[in-house]
Amino acid sequence: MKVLISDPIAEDGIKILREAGLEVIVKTGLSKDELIEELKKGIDAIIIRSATKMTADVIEAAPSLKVIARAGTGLDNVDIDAANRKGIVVMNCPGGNTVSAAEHTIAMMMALARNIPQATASMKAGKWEKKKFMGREVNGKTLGVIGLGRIGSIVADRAKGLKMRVIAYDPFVNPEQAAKMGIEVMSLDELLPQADFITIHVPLTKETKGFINKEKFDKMKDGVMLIHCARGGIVNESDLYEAMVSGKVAGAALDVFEQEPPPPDYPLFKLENFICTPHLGASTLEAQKNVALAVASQVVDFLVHGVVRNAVNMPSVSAELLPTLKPYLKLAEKLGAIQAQLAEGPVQEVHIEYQGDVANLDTKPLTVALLKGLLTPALREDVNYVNAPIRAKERGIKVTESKVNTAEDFLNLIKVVVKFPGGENLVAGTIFGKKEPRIVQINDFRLDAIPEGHMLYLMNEDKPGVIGQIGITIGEHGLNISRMHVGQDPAQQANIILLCVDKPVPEDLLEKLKTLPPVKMVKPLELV
Ligand SMILES: NC(=O)C1=CN([C@@H]2O[C@H](COP(=O)(O)OP(=O)(O)OC[C@H]3O[C@@H](n4cnc5c(N)ncnc54)[C@H](O)[C@@H]3O)[C@@H](O)[C@H]2O)C=CC1
Ligand SMILES: O=C(O)C(=O)COP(=O)(O)O
Repeated sequence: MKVLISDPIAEDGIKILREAGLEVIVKTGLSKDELIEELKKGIDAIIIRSATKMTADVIEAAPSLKVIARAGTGLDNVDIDAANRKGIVVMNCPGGNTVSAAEHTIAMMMALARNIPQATASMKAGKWEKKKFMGREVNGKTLGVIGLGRIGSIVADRAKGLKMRVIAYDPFVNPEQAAKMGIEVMSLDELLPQADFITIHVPLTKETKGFINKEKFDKMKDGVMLIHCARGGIVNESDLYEAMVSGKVAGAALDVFEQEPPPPDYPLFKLENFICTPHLGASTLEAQKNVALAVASQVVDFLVHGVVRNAVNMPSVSAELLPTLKPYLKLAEKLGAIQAQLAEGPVQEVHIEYQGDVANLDTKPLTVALLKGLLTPALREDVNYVNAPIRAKERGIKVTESKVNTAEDFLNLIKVVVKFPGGENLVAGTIFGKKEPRIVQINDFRLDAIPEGHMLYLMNEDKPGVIGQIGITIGEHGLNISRMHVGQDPAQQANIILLCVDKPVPEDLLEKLKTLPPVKMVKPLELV
């Protein structure tokens, strides 16, 4: 397995990858064409930071890529829809650089309030401009935090320590929880005119692109100071320039830019009250070690052990939960595969009912596994655990789920009803003991079958000698029966038989079985 590292990460992470037996190629600063060329060399995983742009065309051109792993937080440089379409897992390492980004924000605020960068430059130019660099205290001032997530809340906490009043705008946080931290959550319209300092900590999304623009600057307090260490593109930089020239904004500190690096004639560079750093929020020894260790172990877990952590485009299964979930994942995928092969037409609807113990687990990954099993007969390698829900949606399949805490006759049960034009099938399975998947119901028939390998599913009249007749016919075609499960429906005087055979069922055997008078239906099932 090959891992390409296309932005610098700490050596500790590279070591973990190599020790796990992965081939590591470190090539940073690649152009788009060079990146595509590298990805074409059988790369399974790419580790990136903010410089590598995983655009749709780059992702499309990567033939063997399975995972895009971000050594850090922001994923705005990854086209997640394109990754979804190709079934590529996208993961990040949230948290590893949070404290560093928050500390950088506080450093920027203090540097802005006390003119530290400008005073440094002035002294280095041989001047002693004590009067020019009159500063401001932050003590008692109001800090407006836009986006009270991981970084925003640490910034708020540190600002409280600096004796600032902290107000915040974040429509997704619980105001009561924020109040416990001494933070007043309010609307943006309320926050903007009150804050002496404003700091931005939202992700770059369709909603936040260009969010801090002229309209918002106009609502701010005269002489406000702005700190932006989140993501380039959230602040409209030409509107910021105008607001600074007009004096509305007394100072601005940017760590992130619409274009990184900004062009040489970048207007904000001309303003003395503008200070900046080249996207250094996460650039500390501690944060880089944290994210390199995290990203490397996530990539190893994924490529070597099949464990997905911190994925943003598929349900993650933690290493702790995996042993519990694994038998159910297997069962769910088999149930999907059986349903696909039993359906007498294109699948229109899937309803999954999780009963008993399994209903108390995180069932999202199970539904994904079931859909993968359901779609694999049609889509083969074009479907995987990432894109199965999208593929199902694209095919117009309606998927619903329900959960009940008790299971009929079993400790746990996954019951799947699949509808297709003109009919529907019910298949249910359980986990016996700790890990044995069993099919326990197909439509009205109760049975106890191990869903495995090449199988043959038959329905026949329940009368003496029929099973023997079927067995002889199969034997005559050179197929060995390794297991046989029989289910009975006395009311219909019918049996269903599920047979495990040692190789795929040949077409001529199927035809022959169909001609036997007691056989009402026969279908091969491949559950490899
Ligand atoms: N400068 C740097 O080196 C670094 C920058 N970052 C950036 O910092 C930002 C924040 O990161 P985290 O705190 O880890 O993210 P987070 O996801 O923990 O927090 C983001 C917060 O923004 C809120 N939010 C989302 N949309 C919003 C909207 N339209 N209006 C108001 N609030 C909204 C969310 O509810 C959430 O509480 C991201 O843009 C990230 O890319 C992260 C690490 C380092
Ligand atoms: O983690 C993030 O979101 C960051 O912005 C850090 O960016 P970087 O890894 O330093 O390119």
